[in-house]
Amino acid sequence: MIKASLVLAFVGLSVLAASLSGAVAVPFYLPLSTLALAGVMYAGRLVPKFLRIFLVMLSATHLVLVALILGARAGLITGDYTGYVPPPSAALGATVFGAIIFGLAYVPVVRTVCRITDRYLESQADSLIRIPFIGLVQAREGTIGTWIIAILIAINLAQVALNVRLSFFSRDMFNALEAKDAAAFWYQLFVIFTPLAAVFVAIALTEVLLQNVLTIRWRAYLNTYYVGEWLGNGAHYRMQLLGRGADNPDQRISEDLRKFVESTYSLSIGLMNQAATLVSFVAILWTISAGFTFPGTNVEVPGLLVWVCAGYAILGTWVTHLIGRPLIGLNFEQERVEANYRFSLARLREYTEQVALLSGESAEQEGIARRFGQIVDNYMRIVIRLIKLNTFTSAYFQANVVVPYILTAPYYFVGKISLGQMQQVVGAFSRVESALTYFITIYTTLADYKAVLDRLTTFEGAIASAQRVGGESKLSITQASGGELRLKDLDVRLPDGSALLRADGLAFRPGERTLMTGPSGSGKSTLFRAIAGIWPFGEGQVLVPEGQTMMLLPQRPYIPIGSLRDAVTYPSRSDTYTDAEIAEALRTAKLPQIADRLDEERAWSQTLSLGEQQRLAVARALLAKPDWLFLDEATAALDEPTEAEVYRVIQEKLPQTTVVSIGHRSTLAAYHDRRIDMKRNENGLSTPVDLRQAEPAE
Ligand SMILES: Nc1ncnc2c1ncn2[C@@H]1O[C@H](COP(=O)(O)OP(=O)(O)OP(=O)(O)O)[C@@H](O)[C@H]1O
Repeated sequence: MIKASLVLAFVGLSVLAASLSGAVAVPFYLPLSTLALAGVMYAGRLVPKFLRIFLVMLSATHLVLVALILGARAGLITGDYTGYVPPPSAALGATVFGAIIFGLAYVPVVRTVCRITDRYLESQADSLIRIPFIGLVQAREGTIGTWIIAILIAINLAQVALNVRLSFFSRDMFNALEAKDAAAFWYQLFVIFTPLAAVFVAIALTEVLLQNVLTIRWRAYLNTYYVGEWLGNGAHYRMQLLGRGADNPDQRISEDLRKFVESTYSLSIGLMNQAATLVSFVAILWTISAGFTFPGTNVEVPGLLVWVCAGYAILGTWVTHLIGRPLIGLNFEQERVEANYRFSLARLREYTEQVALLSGESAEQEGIARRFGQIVDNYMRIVIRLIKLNTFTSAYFQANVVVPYILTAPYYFVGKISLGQMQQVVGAFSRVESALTYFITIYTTLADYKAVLDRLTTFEGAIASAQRVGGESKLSITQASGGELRLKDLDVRLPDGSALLRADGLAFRPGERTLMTGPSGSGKSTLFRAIAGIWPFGEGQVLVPEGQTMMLLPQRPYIPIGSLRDAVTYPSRSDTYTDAEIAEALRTAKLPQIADRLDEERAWSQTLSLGEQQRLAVARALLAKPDWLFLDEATAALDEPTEAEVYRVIQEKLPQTTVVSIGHRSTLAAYHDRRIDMKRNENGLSTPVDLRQAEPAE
């Protein structure tokens, strides 16, 4: 209600200003326009910030136009600019633009764009920007982005204004040629054209610079935001567990965000530029075609050239839409199959040894060929569609060159218009036509853009549902005093809801070394995941000792890309420990041969054997000194004497650490004080049975 009345107030004020400005009430016009601008700024708070910038800038342009008109009336601006947007049209134009922008705020796609964009524009993060002649300035990142967009809008509107002025230059120059007036010709060329061209070049350069600064800052911000959301609260892991929503998150973060930023910028400012061009040049076409009669008749049609141009452009746009529509779905599919293909290649690179050992090359080749086949199939569908589309658009664009001449020649030959006016019509016709057919030229970009938006939206949805699953999980991790780790009424389930294991009252005491055994698939690793707080499916409580640190070593350790130092200290920063400490930890973990190669960067996960990787993980634990250490078959790849040695050093170097291990080997029992065995009933439900005292497994 409030919104609607504000919009109405804005429209009313502008229309009032428009009607008054048409009359002689000049003194009222500026205050009224200023009031309208204030209304817009206030009402603009109701639309997303991204749209608000356009609203304010367009209203400000409206004021500038009014000032120009008033300047002309006061005799400060001279020359025959009949057809230049007169005050009523300027005010009405601003009103229409304002109404369109308010309307846009309710279009679902625009809302999605604004939601993502406003994250950047509303950012409160402190940032620095270097401004020429001023130096480094500190401001909020959102404020910096807002100002750059506002300046870019101003630059684009200034370019439209310059184009309008240049169309009058073209008219005057051709008229001088027709009249063989050399002085007027040179005057137009040097006094009018040269300074305008210089300004044009200067603002075009500024635009390129600002546009690039904006897109990289905007992308950097969104990149940090999305990576944060994806990694936050373990959403990345849960998304994979849930198995729905977003395939290829890497593509969405690296490519889709880049495309989103670039396309949002070019489409929004491009659209505004074309709309402003349309309004300005329609006014020129309308004025020139005054008194034109419908060909073959004496019937005068006001603004005949405008209607012909609009009909021509609408026909072109409509046919393009009919032919090009399927490209939206096809482009979406292309991105998906390309990403799948890239992922399968990256995965092969990761598992190259396993593939070589299994002689899986031909199976891999088949898989790769099949995935590439999907790329080719879809690509061919896109090509066929594009050929159809291009056949039409090329013919259409060729016709554009001659159509305005065909339309105006009869009027020129009967002396209704001068050569200069004919030339101006040709220019104006092509600008109006290209503005109207903007949709044609950006059709494929729009299709691609919609696909990018859809992918970002489903990615956000998948992150949100992963966060929700975590937030709503009935499996809670609670800090408790007493030093013990206890499981209370714990029901662990699989993602599909089926029961996996039940544990109640089981406690792990500090200082006690526990071994968990049990059949494969009985849920030992999943119980560890639940204790670590990353498994959301199930209910019950895990009471963890207050303020104590935990570390879990899986069977296959994760080794990040980078130096050996980074690999050993992960997930801590590599400068957390001295080189001497890191080297000592590696030697203690029975990896003396690599202890002096800390700076070496290589694919360590592919260079080190699994047993060596497991010892590297032990070195990590020796450095981190956790209060609780969970070893999930973390020494399974070691020979028995090395395994024994590893357990000995853990006990010696980490005497305060409570160790809980999972393992199948009977020899492990010797390094533990207690054994818990997972028993599985006939329904597949497992229960940990406390055997109190560790005994060699049979
Ligand atoms: N993300 C998942 N989605 C569906 N099922 C899963 C998932 N992770 C584990 N499971 C299932 O849960 C069961 C228990 O797996 P878990 O890895 O905990 O067993 P485990 O006792 O550690 O086995 P092993 O001794 O072979 O390592 C298995 O049947 C496994 O298939």
